[in-house]
Amino acid sequence: MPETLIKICGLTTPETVDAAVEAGATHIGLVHFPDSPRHIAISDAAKLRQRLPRHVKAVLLTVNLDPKATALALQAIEPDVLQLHGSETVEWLKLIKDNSKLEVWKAVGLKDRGTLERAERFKDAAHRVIYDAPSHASAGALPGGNGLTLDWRLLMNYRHAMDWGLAGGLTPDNVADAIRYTGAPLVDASSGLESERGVKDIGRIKAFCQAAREAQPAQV
Ligand SMILES: O=C(O)c1ccccc1N[C@@H]1O[C@H](COP(=O)(O)O)[C@@H](O)[C@H]1O
Repeated sequence: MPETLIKICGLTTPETVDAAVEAGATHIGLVHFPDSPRHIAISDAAKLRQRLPRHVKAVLLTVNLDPKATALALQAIEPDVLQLHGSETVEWLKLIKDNSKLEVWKAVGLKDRGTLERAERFKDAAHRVIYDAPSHASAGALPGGNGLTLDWRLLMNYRHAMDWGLAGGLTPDNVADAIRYTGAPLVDASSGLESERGVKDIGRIKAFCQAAREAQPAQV
């Protein structure tokens, strides 16, 4: 059974990046989206990215960022992965995938079985789909990072057409159950690892990584 991949997202300080690396995260997420409390400027993201050892991948997360700004951010930060968390089209993703060495991930708000099946349209345009909770108006304007869980039952025993990961309201307390129920090959957490909105808690980062590493998917 391959090890569960662990992405810790929304990091903004050297201390939390180092803590995530030490705790065993396989991916570090940098959010470049001005509306987010976890937004990081390109130059700061580039500095954090340089702290990572080769075995830990940098994920740049953007939301409907225009092509020119995307190109500038990619050039400065040189991430391994670009996670698109807005309403980016299949065509746009395919263009990026076919013209770069980046891994391209597409976040999809998972409401029901229909959204799960429709996510397959990204099969040739993205390397991985990240299932997140659908964003609600009551959760604020953010398309992600709201700490909302999705209905894990949708993913139980589903035959995925492409690589995938699970996001949405994951915490040190629920990540083992999330892996057990869904068999997620990658778990992605942000707000559940904070002491206050936008401020990561090193203790919670460590506890999350440990719980994810020790979790076993249920045998089906
Ligand atoms: O973290 C943010 O602020 C954010 C903003 C805009 C889009 C996505 C964002 N975060 C990503 O959303 C999911 C779920 O996050 P959470 O664990 O429920 O807080 C995850 O991929 C975050 O990286």
